[in-house]
Amino acid sequence: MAGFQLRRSLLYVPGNMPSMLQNIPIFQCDGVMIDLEDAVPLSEKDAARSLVRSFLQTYTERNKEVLVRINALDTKWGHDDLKAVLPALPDGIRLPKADRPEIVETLDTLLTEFEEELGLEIGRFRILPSIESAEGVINCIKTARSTKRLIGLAFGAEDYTASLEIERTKRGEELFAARTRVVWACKAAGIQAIDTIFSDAGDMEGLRRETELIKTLGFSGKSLVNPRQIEVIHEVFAPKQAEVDYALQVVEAIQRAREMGTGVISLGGKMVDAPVVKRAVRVLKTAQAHGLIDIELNEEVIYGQE
Ligand SMILES: CC(C)(COP(=O)(O)OP(=O)(O)OC[C@H]1O[C@@H](n2cnc3c(N)ncnc32)[C@H](O)[C@@H]1OP(=O)(O)O)[C@@H](O)C(=O)NCCC(=O)NCCSC(=O)C[C@@](O)(CC(=O)O)C(=O)O
Ligand SMILES: [Mg+2]
Repeated sequence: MAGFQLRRSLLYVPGNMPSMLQNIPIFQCDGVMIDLEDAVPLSEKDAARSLVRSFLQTYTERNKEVLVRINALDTKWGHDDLKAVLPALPDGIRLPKADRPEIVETLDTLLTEFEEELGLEIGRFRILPSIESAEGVINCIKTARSTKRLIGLAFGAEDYTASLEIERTKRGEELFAARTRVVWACKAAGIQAIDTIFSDAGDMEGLRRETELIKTLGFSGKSLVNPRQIEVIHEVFAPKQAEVDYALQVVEAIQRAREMGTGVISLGGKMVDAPVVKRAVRVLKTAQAHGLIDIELNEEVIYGQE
C-alpha cells in the first residue's frame, strides 16, 4: 500500500473527438482512457488512431495518468492501434475483453517487443485489462496474476450484462457476484480494482449511490463517461473527517496498548486489535494521498515491529 496511486476517476474520452481530447489537460480526474474501441465507429477507426497519436505527441506536460483503450487484439485494428500510439508514450493500455489470462500475456509480450524497439525500459507500459464477460469473470483470478505490468483489473458492466443476456439495473444486484470476484482477484494479487462506468451522465444521485456501494465492496475507483461525474466520485472516495479522527485515535490507542504489554485495547468500548489498526492505517494513507493530513506514519512503530 506504500505510496499507492489514487485511481478514483478514470475518464473515457472518445478518440475520434478532437474537441473532447483537447480538454484532457484541464480535467480534474486521476486518469483518462482515450478510447479507440466502442466509442469509435468502424468508419472512423483509422482516423481516430492517427488523431490520438497526434494528440499524445502534443500533450507533453502530462498531469494525469493516460491510458489508451485499444481494440481487442483479435480484431483487425488492435495491432495497428498499438503500433500507432505506443511511440507517443501513453502510460499504459486499457485492454478490452480480457476474457482469459493468455490475452493479457499476448499483450505483455507485444509491449516488451515495442519497448525493445523504442529503447524503453521493459515494463514501462502498464496494462489495465477489462473483465467484461462471464468468461472474464470466471478467469479473473488468474488474469490478475498474468503479468507484473498490471495496474489492476477493471470491471465492464455493459458488456458483462450483454454476455449474460440480461439488463443492467441501477440497483446493480445482477453485478454483485461479478464485482465481488473481481475485487477478490485484485486484492489477492495486490493490484487495484476499478469499477465500471455509470452510463446515465445526468443522474448524479444514482452515481453517488453506486460509488458508495462499490467503495464498500473494495474498489479503488471507477471508469467514467462524462467529466461532470468526477466531482461526485472524488467526494465519495475522500475519507470523512470523522474516519480520519477515529483512525488517529486507533493508532494512538494501539501504541498505548503495546506499552502496557498487550495487543488489544478498548477505545470507547470498541475493541482495537491488529486488523482494526490495519484499516486505520489505510484510512490515514488515503487521507494523506488526498492531501487531507500531513503526518509521518511509521508503520514499523504502529505495527510494533521496531
Ligand atoms: C455519455 C455522453 C454521451 C453524455 O453526453 P452529453 O451530451 O449529455 O454530454 P454533456 O455533459 O452535455 O457534455 C458537456 C461537455 O462535456 C464534453 N464531454 C462529455 N463527455 C466527455 C468525455 N467523456 N470526455 C471529454 N469531454 C466530454 C462535451 O463534449 C461537452 O463539451 P462542450 O460542448 O465543450 O461543452 C458523453 O459524455 C460521452 O460521449 N461520453 C463518452 C462515452 C464513451 O467514451 N463510451 C465508451 C466507454 S464506455 C464502454 O465502452 C462500456 C464498457 O466497456 C465500459 C467499462 O469498461 O466500464 C463496458 O462494457 O461496461
Ligand atoms: Mg465494454
